[in-house]
Amino acid sequence: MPASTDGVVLRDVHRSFGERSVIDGLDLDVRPGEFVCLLGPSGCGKTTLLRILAGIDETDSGVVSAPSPTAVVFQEPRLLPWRRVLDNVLFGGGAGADARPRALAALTEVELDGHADAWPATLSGGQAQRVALGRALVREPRLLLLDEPFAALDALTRLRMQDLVQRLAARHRPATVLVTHDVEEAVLLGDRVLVMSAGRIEHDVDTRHIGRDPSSAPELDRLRRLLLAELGAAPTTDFRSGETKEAS
Ligand SMILES: Nc1ncnc2c1ncn2[C@@H]1O[C@H](COP(=O)(O)OP(=O)(O)OP(=O)(O)O)[C@@H](O)[C@H]1O
Repeated sequence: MPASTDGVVLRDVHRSFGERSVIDGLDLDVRPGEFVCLLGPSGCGKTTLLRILAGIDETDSGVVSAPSPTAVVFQEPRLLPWRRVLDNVLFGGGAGADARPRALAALTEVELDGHADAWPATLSGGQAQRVALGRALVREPRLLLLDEPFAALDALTRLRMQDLVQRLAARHRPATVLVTHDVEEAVLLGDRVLVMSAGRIEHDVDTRHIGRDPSSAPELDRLRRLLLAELGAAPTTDFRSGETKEAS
């Protein structure tokens, strides 16, 4: 895969497993510094797309150009249990005289000062996921791939992690692709929300103007309905009135 000096460019990408076409003529652009969220029904090819972007899966045809270095954070932290926290972060950053200070700085960034010598088994789920984020950041990625990184966390930890990822992405400005099943999370974190279906991007919605403040509620609600309907989630709930009705 050619390393792009710009952002991500995918053109007419195809990938099949046996008879099953999973990525089917997919086009995608992600500019440097842009944060896109990828939604789609289970099995539509989101993880396969991320694996292609990470260079760990191949395509059958099409153009794939992505910046490097790339870092991936998965749903589960995937830490090495026999290595302390700092060593797990060092594992992401490679060697070099400045590896240790950079790993310590990454731990500070993910708000884990004082945990450098801890064992992974002693961490909470949220802390472990922050170590995984630190291990990704220490690579100074120009492409950050996040595959449902908050899915296993409780609601409060999830909000804190969303906030942290948003701040870190704004500071480091990698091109970021976040896979999620949570429409609200996608709308609030993404500059754009992409809805994937049957191996292609079917919708590409600019959500930069939508924030967490109350004035955004109607627009957020409208988008939530549109996206849920696209995801085949029916009936949908009217979040303001609490009414339930069929999705059109
Ligand atoms: N290595 C593989 N060999 C065979 N089939 C595969 C392989 N990887 C993925 N698939 C199939 O490709 C399809 C898409 O999988 P993928 O994991 O990309 O979907 P997804 O959109 O990420 O789903 P989910 O939201 O459930 O995680 C599935 O039917 C899956 O079984």
